[in-house]
Order: sequence, then structure tokens, then C-alpha cells
Amino acid sequence: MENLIEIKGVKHAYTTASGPLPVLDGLDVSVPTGTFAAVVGPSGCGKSTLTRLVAGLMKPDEGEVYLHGERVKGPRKTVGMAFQNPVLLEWRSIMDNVILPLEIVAPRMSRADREARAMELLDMVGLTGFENKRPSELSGGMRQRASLCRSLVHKPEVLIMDEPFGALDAFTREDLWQTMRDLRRAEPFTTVLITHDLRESVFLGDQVIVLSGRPARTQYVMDVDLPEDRTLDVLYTPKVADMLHILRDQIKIAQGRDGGAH
Ligand SMILES: Nc1ncnc2c1ncn2[C@@H]1O[C@H](COP(=O)(O)OP(=O)(O)OP(=O)(O)O)[C@@H](O)[C@H]1O
Repeated sequence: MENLIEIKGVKHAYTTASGPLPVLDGLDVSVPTGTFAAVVGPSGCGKSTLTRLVAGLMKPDEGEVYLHGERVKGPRKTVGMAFQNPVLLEWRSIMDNVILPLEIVAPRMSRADREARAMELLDMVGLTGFENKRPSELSGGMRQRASLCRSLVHKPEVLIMDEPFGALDAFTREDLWQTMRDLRRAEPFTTVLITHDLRESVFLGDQVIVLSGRPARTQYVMDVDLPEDRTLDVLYTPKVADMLHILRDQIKIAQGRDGGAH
């Protein structure tokens, strides 16, 4: 399988008032087309920096980032992004929020076609009937669902998610995991998910990448060998318990290297 995302030997330091702050130091990540990579690591180790590199929002000091074998040199329209805070525009309806990327990426697409595409996704995430509401009329979980639709409406090749479920309560979060699983089944896309939740990383991921403490390198990669149509029950099996143990140990090692500096 081709690697849609390939990060090779990336090093990066931010310029700060007190001098350079090294954040990435030998990052290697390969994400095969159509698969889901979950990235975990200690707080402040450079996970969000990784997403900025893939989205083409910044250039690394050293090393290379490729999408489809092409070096990433700037922002790409084929990347969708979802964040912890859904940032939906309050003056627009849910429908108008969801079709926003199409207004930019497909300016010639008709309003009817844009709405039909948005409805397809709103249906899939259970938001039929809410398309004319304003964001403030929806619960946090519903807003995050709408935000997912907006990230996917233009059929991006890559979906980058930075802690998208972090602010939700545990039950809503698990609901959203299942929604994600169903969306992927309906429309395969390649995903990079940044998360602090190891259960989430195993439930959603095809691989879990553990980053070391800052400056981050790729410390450990786990292939998640679970059925594609997994249900939440899988999280309570001995196999997943073992996987979570291994990941927790790896995070401890990563935190040790960080020395609690963050
Ligand atoms: N533009 C910037 N300029 C200077 N320093 C930055 C910049 N962006 C991030 N940093 C610093 O770089 C380090 C890594 O940041 P990053 O946001 O990538 O980490 P993270 O792993 O996503 O953090 P968290 O787990 O807390 O969300 C942090 O110490 C952060 O303060």
C-alpha cells in the first residue's frame, strides 16, 4: 500500500525570546493510504507541530514531509482539519457552516449540489433536521459532529484531527468514536489523530505512534490488529488491555525523557 503521508527525519526548533526551542528531533511517520494513525505523547512534546507540518502550515528546519510522494511546500486544499474547539460561525446556520469549505475549494459547484453533499454527511452523523439551526442551539457533541462534516465535505485526502473529542464527556466521546468509525467505512480517507486518550487511539487507529518527550522523535509504533468493524466492547477484551498496558509504559518512558520540563 502506498504511503499517503511520509515524514522523514524531521527536526524543528521554534524561535523564542529565550532562544531556539527544539520541538522535533528525528520524526519518522508513515501513514498508508486510507488508514488511520493515532499520535500520542507527553504534553507539549510537539504533536500539534506535527499536524502543522502535514497541513503545510510550516516548514521543518530539516527533513522532509511528503503527501502522495510530493514534497509539501505550502497549505493544501486536499487536507481537512478538525480541532478540539469546533469554531463554527455563529452567524451561519449548521448547513452554511458545513458547506463553507466547498465555497472555497469548489466555487463553481451549485448551491443545490453543495447542500446535497452536506446533507449526506449530516445524515451519517445523525444531524438531519438540525441543518437550519445556529451552532449555539446544538450541544457540544452535536457541534463536534457538525465540525466533522465540515472537515470532510470537500472529500479531503487527509483528515487531521487535533484532540477533537478532548472537551466532550466520556459518553459523548465514545459516541463520536463510533461515528468516526462509520464515516470512515462510508468514505475512506487517511487520518492523523492527535489524542491524549489511549483507548481512543486503539479504538480508532490502525497504528498508534508514540512520540517521545520534547524534542520529540518517533519512539514506538503499534500496529492495531483488531477487526475493522470493532465495537466498543473490544475495549474490554484482554487483548486491548495488553495493548493499553504497552502504550502506557511507552508514555511513561516518553515522560521520563522529558524530565518533567513542560
Ligand atoms: N509558534 C510557536 N512558537 C514558539 N513555541 C511554540 C510555538 N508553537 C508551539 N510552541 C512550543 O513548542 C512545544 C510543542 O508544542 P505543540 O503544540 O506542538 O505540543 P503538543 O504536543 O501538541 O502539546 P499538548 O499535548 O500540550 O497539546 C511547546 O512547548 C509549545 O509551547
